[in-house]
Amino acid sequence: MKNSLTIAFIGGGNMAGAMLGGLLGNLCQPQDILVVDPGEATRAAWDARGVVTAAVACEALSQCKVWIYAVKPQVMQQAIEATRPFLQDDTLVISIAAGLPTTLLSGWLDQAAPTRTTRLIRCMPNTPALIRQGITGLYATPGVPAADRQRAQDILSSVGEAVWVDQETQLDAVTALSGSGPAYVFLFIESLIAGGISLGLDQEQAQRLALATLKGASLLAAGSDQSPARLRENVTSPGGTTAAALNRFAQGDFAGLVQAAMQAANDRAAQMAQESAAAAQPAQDSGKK
Ligand SMILES: NC(=O)C1=CN([C@@H]2O[C@H](COP(=O)(O)OP(=O)(O)OC[C@H]3O[C@@H](n4cnc5c(N)ncnc54)[C@H](O)[C@@H]3O)[C@@H](O)[C@H]2O)C=CC1
Ligand SMILES: O=C(O)[C@@H]1CCC=N1
Repeated sequence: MKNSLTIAFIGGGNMAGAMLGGLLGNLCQPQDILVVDPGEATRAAWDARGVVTAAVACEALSQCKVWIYAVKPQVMQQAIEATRPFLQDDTLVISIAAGLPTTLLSGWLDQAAPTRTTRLIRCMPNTPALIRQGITGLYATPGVPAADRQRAQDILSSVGEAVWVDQETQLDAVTALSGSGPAYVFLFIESLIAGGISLGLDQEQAQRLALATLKGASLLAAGSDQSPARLRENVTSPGGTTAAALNRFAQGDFAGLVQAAMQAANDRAAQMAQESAAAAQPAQDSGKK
């Protein structure tokens, strides 16, 4: 691994896979990427793309300038403790885990080396990263050098847009909006398809109509100087079909339901942080340092 940007993914599942497409041939070559994942099938999929893999933490980690922790929050402490013996003073660490605050992550990262302050950036990407249409919220802990902030931005920008937040709590809001958001959109697509079928369309027709409508409306809103509310009004003829449907949405408090769902996601992120702190094991000195 001699390229200038060497990246290790600790956890090579869905999100790491989604990010890979943007990185390869853009910021890195396959041989510049190391994936540490205990899953044999997962590693085989990465091996097939020419990426270097390991089942457990290994010396090759110490050569990687950027580490991206992409494991489930519940196994984060274990993953950090296994890998941190290979952490260098100038390693840039990025966590994509929902909920886990940087105070908890820093505590685990620096436990075996109290004089070290790991350069830590927490971020929240989303799965459209797979087709380089993602959006990621980023938060840098104090003291992360500007060059490392830029490096993180370059990595996440390779799979879509990047938005910095000043306060870490805003990342839970980002999670509730764009991190989990693709699932809300897929649910809406599923519902449109089911509705179309119930009104007499076949599956293929309903799916094509639903997908093209979502895509067209999104592109229209993104490229328009009119607000989404104004664009909605443009579709809604007085006394017409859209008004009939929107009235029905309002009766069910659609906006309130979306708000409540996002609040639940936001609250769950905070709760996951508490659960991880409560479940944290006493310090394991795995330290090389
Ligand atoms: N899926 C999504 O839409 C998003 C997920 N995230 C966050 O990304 C993280 C990963 O999520 P997914 O990729 O969906 O999960 P996933 O389950 O697909 O991938 C996690 C991977 O970690 C591996 N793993 C388990 N223990 C490990 C260890 N000790 N060391 C190294 N690897 C280990 C598993 O074998 C698995 O391949 C989570 O923390 C999640 O909150 C963030 C944004 C969006
Ligand atoms: O559901 C989750 O917890 C993760 C975070 C955002 C999307 N998936």
